[in-house]
Amino acid sequence: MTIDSLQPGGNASLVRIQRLNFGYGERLILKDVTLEIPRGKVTAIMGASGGGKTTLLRLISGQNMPAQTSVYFDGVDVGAQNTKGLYALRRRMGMLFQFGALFTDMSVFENVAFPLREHTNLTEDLVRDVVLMKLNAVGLRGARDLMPSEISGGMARRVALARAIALDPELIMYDEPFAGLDPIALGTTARLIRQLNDALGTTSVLVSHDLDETFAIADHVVILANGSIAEQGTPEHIRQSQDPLVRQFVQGAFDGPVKFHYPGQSLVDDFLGHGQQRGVSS
Ligand SMILES: Nc1ncnc2c1ncn2[C@@H]1O[C@H](COP(=O)(O)OP(=O)(O)OP(=O)(O)O)[C@@H](O)[C@H]1O
Repeated sequence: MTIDSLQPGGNASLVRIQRLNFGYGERLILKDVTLEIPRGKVTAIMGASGGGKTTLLRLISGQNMPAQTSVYFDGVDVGAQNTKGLYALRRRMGMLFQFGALFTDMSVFENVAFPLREHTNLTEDLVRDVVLMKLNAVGLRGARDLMPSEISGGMARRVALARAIALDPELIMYDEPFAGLDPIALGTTARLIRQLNDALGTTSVLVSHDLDETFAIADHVVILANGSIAEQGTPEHIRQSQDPLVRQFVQGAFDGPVKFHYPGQSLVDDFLGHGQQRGVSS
């Protein structure tokens, strides 16, 4: 880590998370997390359900605020921003959250135009040009006049992608962008995320459970487990990790350091003890 990434425009990392602790109420979700999101790369955040991946994205965008100074975007302390500062920061980020829902009463064109109309004063001609450029980037320029009900789930995801890049964000965050897609649409969306990252020169952060597709497009993979980083590195590094937690995750094993059963009473207490109380033998 160099001091460079703390300066706006510094070129090491776009996002720097330093000794972050965050919880909801008394419950600590992220524990002492230190992480760098390298500029221009695709970083995947993976790990078991409920591990805090979405929470981490929300901390980067300032939707969740950390108690201490611990999250920096381009050298700017996210937690120290007032509403105006946060608004300015978020203007630099594109977000595609789970299922990337479109506005159902607006056409494909209007969905992509929405952030431009909300956040800029572009003339109608310029809005049109930008929308068509973004739709072209996701292969859907021809679908501009369709309504969300007239397009497939995979196409809807691509429209949501076009909307997420409408304002030319420096950082694009994708929360489970492949959820609910068939294998072909999933592969298309994954390739598109990679292509857009490289063509637009942005930085991408991707939360996903789809190991193969994600490993195929990510430069850097972070495995979150039990609120901490269990491992991080290239997809190859993660695949070769000997850490039991990471191995369980990569192999999709049913049980391991991450338990299948939610902690609770033992089987004996729940069944045998209960049975004995009712006078059931064996
Ligand atoms: N607003 C909230 N208030 C209270 N608890 C929350 C809130 N949001 C999330 N949590 C809890 O925090 C934990 C982490 O949630 P989070 O959504 O960040 O996990 P995740 O790793 O993204 O999970 P998944 O892979 O299932 O989407 C979960 O136990 C969840 O129940």
